[in-house]
Amino acid sequence: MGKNIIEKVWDQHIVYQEEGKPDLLYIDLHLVHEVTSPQAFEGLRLNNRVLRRPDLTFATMDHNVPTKNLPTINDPIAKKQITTLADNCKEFGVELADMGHPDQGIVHVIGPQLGLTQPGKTIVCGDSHTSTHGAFGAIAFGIGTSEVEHVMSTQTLWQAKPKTLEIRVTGELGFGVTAKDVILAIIAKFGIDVGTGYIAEFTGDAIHQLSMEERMTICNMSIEAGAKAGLISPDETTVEYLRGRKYAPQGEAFEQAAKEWLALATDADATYDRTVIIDGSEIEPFVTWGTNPSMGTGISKTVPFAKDLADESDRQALEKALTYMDLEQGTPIEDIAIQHVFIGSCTNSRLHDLRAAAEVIQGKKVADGVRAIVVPGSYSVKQLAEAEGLDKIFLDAGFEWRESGCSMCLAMNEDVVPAGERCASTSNRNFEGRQGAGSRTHLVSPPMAAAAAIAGHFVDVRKVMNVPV
Ligand SMILES: CC(C)[C@H](C(=O)O)[C@@H](O)C(=O)O
Ligand code: SF4
Repeated sequence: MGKNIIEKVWDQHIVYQEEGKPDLLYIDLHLVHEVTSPQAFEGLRLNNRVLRRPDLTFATMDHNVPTKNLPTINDPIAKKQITTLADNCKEFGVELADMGHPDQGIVHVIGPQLGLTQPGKTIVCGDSHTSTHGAFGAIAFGIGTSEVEHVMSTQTLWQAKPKTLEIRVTGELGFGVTAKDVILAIIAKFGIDVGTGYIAEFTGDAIHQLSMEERMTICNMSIEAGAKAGLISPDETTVEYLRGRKYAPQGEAFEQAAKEWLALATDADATYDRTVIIDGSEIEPFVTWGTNPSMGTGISKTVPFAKDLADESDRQALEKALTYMDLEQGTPIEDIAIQHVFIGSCTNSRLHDLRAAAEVIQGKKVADGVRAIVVPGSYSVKQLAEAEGLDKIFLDAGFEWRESGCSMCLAMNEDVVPAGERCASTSNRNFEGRQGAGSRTHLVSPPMAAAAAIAGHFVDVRKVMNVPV
């Protein structure tokens, strides 16, 4: 019987295996950022250890970096983390995309962009959204600080083999429906723990029709569905995305690698421990109304009623979330007014996302009373966007055009949503206080965020674009 891609990649990386124990896996790429690495480097120093494979380790600055008035860093904690990473990379010989470096950006944006992320690799980072890299058919997952140190000193990791989950998206997506809507719809339908204990593979026509950037949006949020990692089998789209990238193989070596990558795709007769299916043609643009990513619904709908939920704990969770969000049951989603719009984060800050948002706002103006910012995912995305004039479209509409970083996704820098105010955000988490104490986050796609910026409230982007719904 055939194997699925998860089994293939896992089995290729087992260094040591013993019945009843986790497997020892070889790690092909270790990505590092300034928040979760200081203690690990310190651990190496205290134990007199070397960094085993600096050549398989790559670092960037993202969470704390300011997105305006560079290179001044006002926040002392941010400054400390940033200078510590720079010092550590120097001491241990790690290549670093420092602030101001052309390769700098959010770790999950630059890995793929530089071609470091490749099919069949095991990729780890002290960051939960490492699942993003699974879009290439890599097993990629977030690890804790002690594991970061373990990988630094051994280039391996102990891991219990998870079960395999197929998330199949059938059909074709409608106009104005993006990868973000697909993953929000998946999480709303199957819940935030559907993936717990599993690595998921996203399959189906709707998935393989997506560009690599859109696939990254889906895999990015597989962690929000509870999965350890989320993958998509490589195909020609994957290969073409990687061709010519800085750290991808070049020339004949690339053609050879491409053959190996394509052979990793799930075999036709492979099976999974569990399969869930969603019809992509039925998904509409999504907006979250609550405090976890499963609390979302279509733009044509209302905030749900507790009485419609079967489970008492779900009713309580809904009421608690609505109190925090200051929303009434039954409110039409289109009636929810917003004060902030954030287009950015490792979920939706790539060139494709910025183009999709710019298309909606072209020639229009941000509504009075709305502050809207665009934070490109990397320096390179910013450059490419500027080369095609996207910055001008955003600036003319009244958006702020920023430097790259995590920014308002989690408000570790100065980009904060004030308490009690609402933000239409293209990021991946709407937890209480995520964008600042007391802030209220609604997760949406870039076109939906753009449409909300113009209207001052959520609105079906298809109406804004004059497309029949
Ligand atoms: C700071 C980091 C550890 C964290 C994560 O692991 O995800 C952050 O990136 C986030 O999105 O909350
Ligand atoms: S953009 Fe947000 S989700 Fe992504 S790594 Fe940064 S803080 Fe985490």
